[in-house]
Amino acid sequence: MREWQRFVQSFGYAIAGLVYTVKTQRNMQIHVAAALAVLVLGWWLAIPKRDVLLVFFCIFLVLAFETMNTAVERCVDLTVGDRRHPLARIAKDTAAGAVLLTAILAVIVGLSVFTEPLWYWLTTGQRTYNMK
Ligand SMILES: Nc1ncnc2c1ncn2[C@@H]1O[C@H](COP(=O)(O)OP(=O)(O)OP(=O)(O)O)[C@@H](O)[C@H]1O
Repeated sequence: MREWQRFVQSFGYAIAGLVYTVKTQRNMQIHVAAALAVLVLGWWLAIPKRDVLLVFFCIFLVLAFETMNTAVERCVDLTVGDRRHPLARIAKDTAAGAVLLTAILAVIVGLSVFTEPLWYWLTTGQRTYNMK
């Protein structure tokens, strides 16, 4: 197989991993729905470009960590099967903790980006709020 074909194939594997995560993980479905809602709100409120980039950064960070969390869960399941083990619990809980940290960051960024434009829209009825 040629180098470029291997490269394209590796993209296919990566997409399959993402599809698996979205299909099987309820939290991932919630993250995706929240991300779409936030992007629509950002477009509707015409938030500045640098804030859009910040929002995109947080969205991709959370989705990436959730995907990695799924990988950890599956590795643990593969290793211990149906057995309960304190290390399995720690591995899953710490991976979930990492996702939680990124979600907290996303909420902080979301609040700092959206509070003023939303308040402006609620108090003036106009959506063209733009920070310097
Ligand atoms: N093999 C295990 N040994 C000990 N504790 C476990 C084990 N598997 C899971 N746990 C504990 O139960 C929690 C929930 O795990 P569970 O397997 O139900 O769901 P999950 O792995 O988070 O996700 P999924 O439902 O996608 O498999 C984990 O965060 C961990 O605290």
